[in-house]
Amino acid sequence: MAGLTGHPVLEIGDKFEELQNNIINNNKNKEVIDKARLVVKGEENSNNNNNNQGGERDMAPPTSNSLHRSGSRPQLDLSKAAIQGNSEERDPTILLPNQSDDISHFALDIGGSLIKLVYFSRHEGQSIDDKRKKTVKEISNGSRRSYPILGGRLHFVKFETSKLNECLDFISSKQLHNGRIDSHYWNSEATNKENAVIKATGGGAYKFADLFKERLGVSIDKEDEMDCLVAGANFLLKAIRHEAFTHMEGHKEFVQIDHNDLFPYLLVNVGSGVSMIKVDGDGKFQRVSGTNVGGGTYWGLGRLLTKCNSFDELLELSQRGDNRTIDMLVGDIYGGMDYSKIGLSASTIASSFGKAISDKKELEDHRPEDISLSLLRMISYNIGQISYLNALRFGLKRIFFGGFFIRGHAYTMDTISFAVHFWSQGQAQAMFLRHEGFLGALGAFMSYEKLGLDDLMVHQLVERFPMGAPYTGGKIHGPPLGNLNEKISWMEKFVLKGTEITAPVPMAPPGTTGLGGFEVPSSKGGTLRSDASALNVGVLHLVPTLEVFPLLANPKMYEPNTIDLSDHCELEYWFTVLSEHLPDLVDKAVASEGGTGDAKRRGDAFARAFSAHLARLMEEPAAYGKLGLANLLELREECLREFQFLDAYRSIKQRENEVSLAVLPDLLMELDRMDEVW
Ligand SMILES: CC(C)(COP(=O)(O)O)[C@@H](O)C(=O)NCCC(=O)O
Repeated sequence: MAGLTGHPVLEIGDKFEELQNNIINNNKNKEVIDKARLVVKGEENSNNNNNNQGGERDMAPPTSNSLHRSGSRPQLDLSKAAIQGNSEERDPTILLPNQSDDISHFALDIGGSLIKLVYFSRHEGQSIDDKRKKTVKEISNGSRRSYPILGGRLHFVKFETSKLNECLDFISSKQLHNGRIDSHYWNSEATNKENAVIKATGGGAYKFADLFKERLGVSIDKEDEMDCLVAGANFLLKAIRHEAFTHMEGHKEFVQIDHNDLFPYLLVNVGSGVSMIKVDGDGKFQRVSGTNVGGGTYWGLGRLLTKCNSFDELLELSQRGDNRTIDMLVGDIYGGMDYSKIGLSASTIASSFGKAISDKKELEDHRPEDISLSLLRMISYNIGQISYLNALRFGLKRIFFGGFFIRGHAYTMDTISFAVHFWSQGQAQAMFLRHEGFLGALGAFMSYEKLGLDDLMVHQLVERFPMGAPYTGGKIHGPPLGNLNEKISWMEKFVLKGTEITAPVPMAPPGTTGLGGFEVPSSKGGTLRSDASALNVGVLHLVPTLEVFPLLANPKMYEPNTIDLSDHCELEYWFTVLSEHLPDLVDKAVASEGGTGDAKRRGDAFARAFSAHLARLMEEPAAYGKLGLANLLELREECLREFQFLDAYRSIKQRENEVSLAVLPDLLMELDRMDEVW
């Protein structure tokens, strides 16, 4: 690794340096960086990137194909549709006569290592003939039609591709494949299930199409992977409040993106391999680069070198690693000294794994922890560096990193951020996405066309963390938890595990050494839990009936949380208040349900679930996104609802109503006796 000012250790084409120098020199006095963005020095206008147009044309690889997508898909005509069904999860098919407005139930991104699944469930009790909010969309023949937006929930689940059967079981147990929208079905008015079509992207959409047909009786409508990644990223960045964040030296900061100033940006999706996509608008993008050194490399090479069985096990090992035992540092080469002339400190890694060549040690003599950390660092750093060079190459302002390699893992994000920061001399910043792994699946989901999701306002999408999150995330296998008793017994198991999960991960002492970086994972927050396959994403609730308060000056930037719990004192105070109040709340909730044995059991389960969430948030306040007091109270409500306490204060309200009604006649008489005063 080398400083920007010196001679890069990596042989990067002169064109890059030349281009960089040109940009820097030509724009010396122009605006440099805004905290919320990655700004390549000298760029002046986010929407109009004319400065570098020439560079872009000159340097675009000949194989790059620029893809423009809008309105080219077949539109569904659902005017005579008659989907049938009545209950949410079990029989999700919906009757929508004369409307072209239903929403698909699920979509998949079947990657080289992981399958990502996004599925939709309607809000309970929502009538199909609700007067729902509508969105007007232009369709391919130029005419416009309106599509109501349904209220419901978007869930996120992942599986290992090698365990595809678990995914098929999950789909089957939730009957997701029976709630599909199927263009062929609508257009031909065919009614048999054989024609069911589901949207999927990623290589597995091709590879496993026959298996889906065989096991679930559905055909796969294949969506282009890059199309989907971009559609998913654009949707998240526009519709989800606090989706993007920066992560530097363990510090996570949410970034509010201005929708009018989103494009262009570089999207880096780190899956098994890495794709780098320059995004210019909705459906307007170009895959400008990629690297074959990605998540699959870490997992594959790591497995061979450490005998770890899973990606998460490997990541967890890295938490206890020390890469200095295996990486060759500048100090190892320069007798403990810095090479300050070119800006390299003694602790900078000169060559990843380089020490292994000179040591007499065999593989078994190295600690798997150290190997894992060195590998993680090498790959993350490399991705950060190549990404920055591509941002520079196209004069892009922002780099968003997605893909399941990142997994909300603090050290991975810190390393990528460090590389971007280091090579850009602080002029550029990496940003991460909370739904990092689901970009492709979300894009495939949205390709059902008429969802209108991309038109949703931030206020209409609310992320909630019921008892399962973050613990259930990727772990809901087998049949869904059907009844409450199952939920509670599962909860008991989860709490046992949860205690372990929320315990702080032992850390090596911090070791930031300046240029060249930190030697051991020193990042706090977002550190790996022992069950790392759990996701940090909740369920997205679509609430299309919400209206924005008309007097708000800037609804998109409005922050309803007045108490920000990123302030540590506030956080401690409110956690204490809520924890101490918990037994009392449980008593009231149980009393509201008649104080039965069943209610007591549910009350205990609720208390355990909510305490586990509190412990998790205490450990990592930003685990579920930006945390304000309103979010915390909503989380508590959601937990109560999860255990079927619809109103914890019902008994108090009832008692107070009764008391009020008892004194009402006297009060009315007293009022009648009063002299009228004019
Ligand atoms: C081929 C892929 C798009 C597949 O996506 P994935 O399943 O890895 O998410 C990706 O692995 C990739 O971009 N690989 C890098 C190839 C290269 O540009 O060198």
